[in-house]
Amino acid sequence: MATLDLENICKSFGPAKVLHDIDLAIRDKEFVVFVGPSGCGKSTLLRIIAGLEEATDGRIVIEGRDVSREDPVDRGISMVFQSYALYPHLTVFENIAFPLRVQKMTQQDVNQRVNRAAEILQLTDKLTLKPGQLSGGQRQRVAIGRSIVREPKVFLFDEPLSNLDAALRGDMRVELSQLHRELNATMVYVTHDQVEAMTMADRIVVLNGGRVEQFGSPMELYHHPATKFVAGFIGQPNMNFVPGTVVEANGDGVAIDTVDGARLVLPVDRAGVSTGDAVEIGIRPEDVRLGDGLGLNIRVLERLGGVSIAHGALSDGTRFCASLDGNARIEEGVPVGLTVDPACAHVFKADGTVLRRQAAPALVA
Ligand SMILES: Nc1ncnc2c1ncn2[C@@H]1O[C@H](COP(=O)(O)OP(=O)(O)OP(=O)(O)O)[C@@H](O)[C@H]1O
Repeated sequence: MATLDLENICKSFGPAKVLHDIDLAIRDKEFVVFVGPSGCGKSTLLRIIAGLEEATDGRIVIEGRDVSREDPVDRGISMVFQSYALYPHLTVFENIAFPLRVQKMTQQDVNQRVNRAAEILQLTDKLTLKPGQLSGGQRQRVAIGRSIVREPKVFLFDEPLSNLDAALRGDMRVELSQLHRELNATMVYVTHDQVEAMTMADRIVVLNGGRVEQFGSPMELYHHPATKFVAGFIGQPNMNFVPGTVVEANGDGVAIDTVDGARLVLPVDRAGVSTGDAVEIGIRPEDVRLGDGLGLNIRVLERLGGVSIAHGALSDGTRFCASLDGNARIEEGVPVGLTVDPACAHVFKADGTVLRRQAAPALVA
């Protein structure tokens, strides 16, 4: 298996530049997920790796070899599409075997590889069926089987689960993670679903407007988002953003006045802000508890059992969501006070970048 380096990849369609200097070093055996909103360029980037689209500039290097000018079949990659792209008139066996037939592999080798792939994907008893006789999840597994038999250096997946219902998507996420472990392969996976990214990735690339916002492990992105965009994209329910004004910035941290006259003193690096600056405080729904601080008017309460999700607004109208204990005595229409955990709050400057967290949380409000 293989390393995959993207070096300064740029892509324009006519006058429209859709990818800007993408530089990524993907490690051997890594499961990397490209995530971002519709139109951010993730599929285009994957297609450039596959050789289905040509970069306007930059290099694709697989296992140290520049493949930028090579045809897709010569790159040692294999791609699984959202649409499955199965042949309806062929059996499951022949669908999986298809790329091997093209390579004119011997029947014995074909049997061996197809049976092995079917075993891994639990399709052994389905090999004689046609795609029309399979469920959506089984069809997707056939498409993955066709990818496995080629024994590629790098697997590419383009939103492979988006045609499946929610329950099946959950099952397939687990299966794909297991498959990654079993094959010990380098995999690049495109999705717009942050839950897929968080649950499957070793590292996540967050793309925004054709640029890399951040590249890091799921928990790095969750705890240390570099920008407001990443902070808002990763984590569910979404992070809250509350407006504030810097009233003091010193070596101990930054004091911010916010809604309802509440003052938060946060252990973040003061570099880059001055007294009077407008900022936004990023607060995850799970980083508050009932107590003094912000006042939340609860409009909708979702009781999930272990936790209750309270959706509503602060007194200035800022939307806010709190994830509270399932047994908390809270009700729709009844205001509650929320205490923010200062060690977990983030501060974003007007340009959307974060103030770095101090190494050790030093202050409380
Ligand atoms: N063949 C093309 N010609 C012109 N513009 C294109 C072409 N393919 C993609 N684009 C544009 O490039 C940008 C990135 O598209 P891309 O499909 O890579 O986004 P994406 O992040 O995969 O979105 P989605 O999640 O909706 O598939 C979009 O603005 C899109 O309109």
